[in-house]
Amino acid sequence: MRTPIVAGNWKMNLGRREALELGRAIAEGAPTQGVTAIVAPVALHLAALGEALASAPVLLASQNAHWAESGAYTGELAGPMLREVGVRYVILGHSERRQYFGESDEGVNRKTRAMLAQGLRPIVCFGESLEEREAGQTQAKVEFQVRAALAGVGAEDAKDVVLAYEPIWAIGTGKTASPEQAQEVHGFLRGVLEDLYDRATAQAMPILYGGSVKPSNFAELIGQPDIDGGLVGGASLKAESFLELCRIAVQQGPKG
Ligand SMILES: O=C(CO)COP(=O)(O)O
Repeated sequence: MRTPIVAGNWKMNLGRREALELGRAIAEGAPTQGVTAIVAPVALHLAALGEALASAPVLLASQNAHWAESGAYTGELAGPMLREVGVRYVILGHSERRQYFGESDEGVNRKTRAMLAQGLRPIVCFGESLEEREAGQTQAKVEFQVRAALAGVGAEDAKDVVLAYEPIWAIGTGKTASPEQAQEVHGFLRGVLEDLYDRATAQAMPILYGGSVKPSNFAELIGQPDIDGGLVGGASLKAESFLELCRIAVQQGPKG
């Protein structure tokens, strides 16, 4: 069974006080079952949020991590350090990191394997650009990225991986993929996962949609058979809209 997931990617937003206020408001209002609610603040606030959310039904994600457990990597953060402050998930390969920080498919794969080995659950992001969509290359692009990210990951570990389809043209633009467009990609990917592993593994792996998700379009998106939740930017920065997304996810119920 795939429990719905609502993951808020706060990106490089919110000062310490704002981040704690938002975290506390979400902790108070989050449903206690039927959804996995996750928030990903900037790294600087992870420890404080880890304490604030310690007994709340809200899990903590980092927006990135290095693959090594420690070492001479100036400016980076290691999985064991993240775990220590309560982090459970790590977002990897977000298109903003691929675009602005040179994150490669090879690097995403290395980090995916490292996080799994270190007891953290990767949220692996991928998606096509507008040019790729218009050239009919959407499926080829996402299949390539997903296979690259999961290279060397066995079926047992794969069940701990969360995939997040984020069409680049839909991120922060207000342009959401239609539920049909998103389902087409998610359904296709479920087939890729079945080919890569087996039916039970493919059915166990959550595939989130991201890109201008908000309360007004989420019910239709998560109503699709292979859309298991949302990776949400802008609409996750207000407690009210994030909690509304959580309630919509609970109403939808588990799948698979
Ligand atoms: O990039 C995203 C989440 O990781 C999506 O951002 P928006 O929800 O702001 O479009």
